[in-house]
Amino acid sequence: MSGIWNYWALLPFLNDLHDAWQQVRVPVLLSVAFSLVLLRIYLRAKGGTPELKTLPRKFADNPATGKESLVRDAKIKPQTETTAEKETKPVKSQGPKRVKGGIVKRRSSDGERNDQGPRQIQPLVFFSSITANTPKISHEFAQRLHADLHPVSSSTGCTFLSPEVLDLAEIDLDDYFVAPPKAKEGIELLYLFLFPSYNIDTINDTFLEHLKETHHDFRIDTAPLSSLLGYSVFGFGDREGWPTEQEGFCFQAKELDKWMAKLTGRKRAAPIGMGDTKRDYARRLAEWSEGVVDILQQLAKTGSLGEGLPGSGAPVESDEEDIEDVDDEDDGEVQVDDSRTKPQKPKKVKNVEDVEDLGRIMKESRSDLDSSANRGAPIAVDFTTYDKSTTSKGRAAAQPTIKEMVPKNSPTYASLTKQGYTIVGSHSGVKICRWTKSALRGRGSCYKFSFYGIASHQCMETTPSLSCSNKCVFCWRHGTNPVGTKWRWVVDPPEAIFEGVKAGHYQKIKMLRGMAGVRADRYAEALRIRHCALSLVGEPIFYPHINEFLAMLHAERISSFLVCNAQHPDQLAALKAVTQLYVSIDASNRESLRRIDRPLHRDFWERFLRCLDILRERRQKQRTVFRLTLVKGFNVDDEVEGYANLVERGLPCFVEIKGVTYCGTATAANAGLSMSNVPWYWEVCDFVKALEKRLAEKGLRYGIAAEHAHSCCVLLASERFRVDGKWHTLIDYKRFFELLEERGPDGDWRAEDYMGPATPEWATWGNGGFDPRDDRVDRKGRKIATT
Ligand SMILES: Cc1cc2nc3c(=O)[nH]c(=O)nc-3n(C[C@H](O)[C@H](O)[C@H](O)COP(=O)(O)O)c2cc1C
Ligand code: SF4
Repeated sequence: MSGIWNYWALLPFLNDLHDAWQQVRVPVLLSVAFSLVLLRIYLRAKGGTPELKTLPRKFADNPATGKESLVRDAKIKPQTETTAEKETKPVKSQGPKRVKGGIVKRRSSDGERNDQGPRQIQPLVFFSSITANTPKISHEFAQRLHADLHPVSSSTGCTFLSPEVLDLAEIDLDDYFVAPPKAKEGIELLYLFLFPSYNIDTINDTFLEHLKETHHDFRIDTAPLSSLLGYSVFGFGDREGWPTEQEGFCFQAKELDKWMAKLTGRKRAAPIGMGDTKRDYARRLAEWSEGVVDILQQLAKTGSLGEGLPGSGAPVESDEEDIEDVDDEDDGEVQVDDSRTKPQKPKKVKNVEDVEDLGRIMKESRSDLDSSANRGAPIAVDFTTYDKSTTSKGRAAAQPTIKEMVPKNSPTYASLTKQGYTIVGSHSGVKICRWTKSALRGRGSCYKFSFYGIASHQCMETTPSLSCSNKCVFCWRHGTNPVGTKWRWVVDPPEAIFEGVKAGHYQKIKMLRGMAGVRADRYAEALRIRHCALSLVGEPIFYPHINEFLAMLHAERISSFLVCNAQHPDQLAALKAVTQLYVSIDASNRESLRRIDRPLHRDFWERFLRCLDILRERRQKQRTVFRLTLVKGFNVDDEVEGYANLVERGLPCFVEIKGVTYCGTATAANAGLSMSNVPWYWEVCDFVKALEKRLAEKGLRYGIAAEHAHSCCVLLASERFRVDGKWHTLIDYKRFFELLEERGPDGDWRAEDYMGPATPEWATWGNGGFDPRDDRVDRKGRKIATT
């Protein structure tokens, strides 16, 4: 009862309160709302967005292995983690398809890094294995590599992270071979592979198939790994079971190298290395590793793989995978099919005119020739005496009139550099010959390897005089070189030429490092020039300081093969000792020589014969060679007798007989030369047999010693180089240098004193002459039989 009373007592008060609230509620509610808005604005401005939730774990465990991915320790992670990154990762089986042709535009690893902090490089060493040799080798290799890179780090300021060793059987291939794993900020990746071959089904097949599929998957860029710094492969094999590459030695390493070239946009950092696990793998691996360290040093300094390789910015990148440049033909080499019984037509070469047009060309050029014959020989200016004004003393007096032979701004300079020559100074040149490239790739060396033991990949082809005094119809310099009968240009010092040609040669060799198929061992050897062929273009003995130049070669134990065109007897007589001295014999009689060499000298035939006499005098001390270049329709038919007479006169130690190379230029065509002038190999052989017979009839003791069918070349040798029934055409280079060092450059010794061991069986007459260590390929790089 008292409760009810209390309520009735409070009622008037509550009514008043309610009335009061009704009167003020609108302004009160408005001001509270306004205050809350102000408070919110204040908090936003001060504190930012509060943390809402924790991020998920960044690195997933490797689903393939159940183990935590190794890449976590490598400070890198697969490129599939964040949403943004997911968008860039190619999806293999679902989702919208992305088609993007061509090679991915190169990223920072091509030398232009976005962040300019110190460079950090992470080598990743991938291996596969079934019988457990390779894991151990890989770990040891990684340790050694790390140690070898230490000095590079100190000298370049670049950090090399400890090489990570990864088993291809344990990683998720998608993490590394669809796109490179995303490295931590600033870390760049280099892939190295230690890869055995197996002719049974292994992880290798899965892996290679994966690479192939990635390359062919149209949703993925054709070069999805191009953001890597580069890659290189070392293969393990067993020569006992798989003696040659043709029979399967290291075949999977070669395949891997090929696919990685495609996937990285040809970023082959170092040539492929190959080792026999039972024999030489340690040495081969060390060579390859040296090459890798070398390139890492280059990468550390510049971020690029070097000249000629992708990303270098060099105008010519040497990564054409299988294309042989026909214009590279040098030295009169010719590539024709060597089947003696069933000759096939030589392949048409680049630049050659249409076959239908050859008749016209022949006709036109013949009439050209006839009219030039009517006009007589080119006017002779002077003979081979050097112009006194070209010596440094004379130069000072006659400074204004002396010109450079090949000035930088001349069309000749442009044309020669376009053809691949490096012009050194103002009158010298160096060029990598196609046999050097071929030997680097294990595809055979030039005939000089078969006959004389010249390793083509260690041979520099150069000339200190781009000028000469002939205009031979088969010259492959495309009519661009300067000609003259006397030296009338600035003379560069021999030291500068010597250093310049070596630098030019090495630079070009280095540019070939990334070329498909280059072998690490051959590449390492090529970085030491051992031979010099002074036979490029022009006339080397035209250069006034040729003897000083030769002395420089010999001081570095570089052998010298000097080819002269038999037009400068005075210079030939003054020439000091060379390892092998050649005279080009382009014809057997005056008229034929005029037609084919188109000499500038009016007394060219007399000069020619005097040169043969000089060679005859030299033959006891030095190895002398006649080089015959057979041009069908010009200097072959009915000329055996004439050549036999010339051999009788000069009595050379050797006679090289080879078919002409058709360079397919307008110059050649204008001179009346076409494919029909290139003799078949069997025609060359027939000629050689006829010449041998004729020499025997004359009582001259020569025999067919060796052949190199691959370049259409056969060697006749004097019996002086036959010992106990075996030909000894090889050269003992070491002995040559010893003799030179003991007795001086006037050469008081006999040619036999530096005769080498017996000519290898495979090079002797009847055996083809192709180096059995190498694979013979056609112009497209396809293997062909060597028999
Ligand atoms: C089953 C089998 C197949 C092989 N097939 C080849 C082959 O085709 N070509 C080759 O050069 N080496 C071949 N080899 C040699 C291996 O590549 C070589 O011994 C290598 O070092 C093995 O490495 P691993 O011990 O890490 O497996 C083969 C070896 C084995 C066991
Ligand atoms: S001698 Fe030397 S430069 Fe000449 S073709 Fe042979 S390898 Fe090439």
